[in-house]
Amino acid sequence: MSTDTPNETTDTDASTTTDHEGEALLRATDVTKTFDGLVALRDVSLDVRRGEIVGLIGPNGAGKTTLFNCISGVFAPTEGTVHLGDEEITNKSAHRVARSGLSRTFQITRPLEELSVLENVLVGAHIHTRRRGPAEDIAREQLSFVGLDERAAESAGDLTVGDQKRLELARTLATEPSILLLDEIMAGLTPTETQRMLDLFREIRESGTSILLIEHDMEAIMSVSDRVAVLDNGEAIAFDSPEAVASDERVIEAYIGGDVDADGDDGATSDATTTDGEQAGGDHDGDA
Ligand SMILES: Nc1ncnc2c1ncn2[C@@H]1O[C@H](COP(=O)(O)OP(=O)(O)OP(=O)(O)O)[C@@H](O)[C@H]1O
Repeated sequence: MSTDTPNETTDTDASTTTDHEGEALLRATDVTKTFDGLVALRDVSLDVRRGEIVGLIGPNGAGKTTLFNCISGVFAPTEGTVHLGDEEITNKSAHRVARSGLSRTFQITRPLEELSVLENVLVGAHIHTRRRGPAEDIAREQLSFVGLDERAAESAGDLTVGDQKRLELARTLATEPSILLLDEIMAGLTPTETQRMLDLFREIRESGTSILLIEHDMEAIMSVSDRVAVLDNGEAIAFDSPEAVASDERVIEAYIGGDVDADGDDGATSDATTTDGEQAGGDHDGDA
């Protein structure tokens, strides 16, 4: 989003350096994605700095999930580039992108119900190590962080929706990412659970990890984001502070009179369906 030019970063290790506020950790440049002639994204640019929370909003069908898919290796962009630190990750497989330090959730959360809570998080921890001991240490640490440590042995299928969302966050954090992409992880949460999730996001930011967040709950996203990016009909129409975005005329128009900063009613219809459907990542470079 053209209103904020990303800093040129020369950092060499995106996965371990977390204390350089102001540097762009993730940078998508002029990303275009077409599906059989339908332009889902057109020349979209976006950056996320180290230790920053960026909210990504827009009406239904604006292209938010498609942008996540292009960044995280589920889809190859038709045009444009994606960098994580100084590594170009355009066209890398989802698995390779995750190993480089970018981890994401999906719009429809599906824990592996036949596995225990701990085993679900181990799936994330095993991305870096095959050894059970170190992986279990990481998994238990993240379960403790999200407040599910006492439920480690329970079947994941027995968790409430709110607990499943925190399990998903723990699984994602167990990959030890430098940046998290969260796709409507607060959908379906009670107000208390939403506040708890926002507090976790703030703690994650404190630790130096960046977050890019798709959310329809305007009050939540405006309260937690350092900057907010707005997509409309596949195009980036604003990228600025929450206050500036909330009063931007193009943004207000995109929401057709919706009140983007008030009470969580964004004027757009939200549904919980996903257009890409699967959690499985694509493998565009065949080297996963
Ligand atoms: N795999 C796909 N094949 C064909 N078209 C797709 C595919 N994925 C997305 N699209 C189309 O791309 C456009 C953007 O969809 P996308 O899901 O990215 O929007 P969104 O902003 O995430 O919407 P929502 O808020 O409803 O989740 C839509 O027109 C959608 O139908």
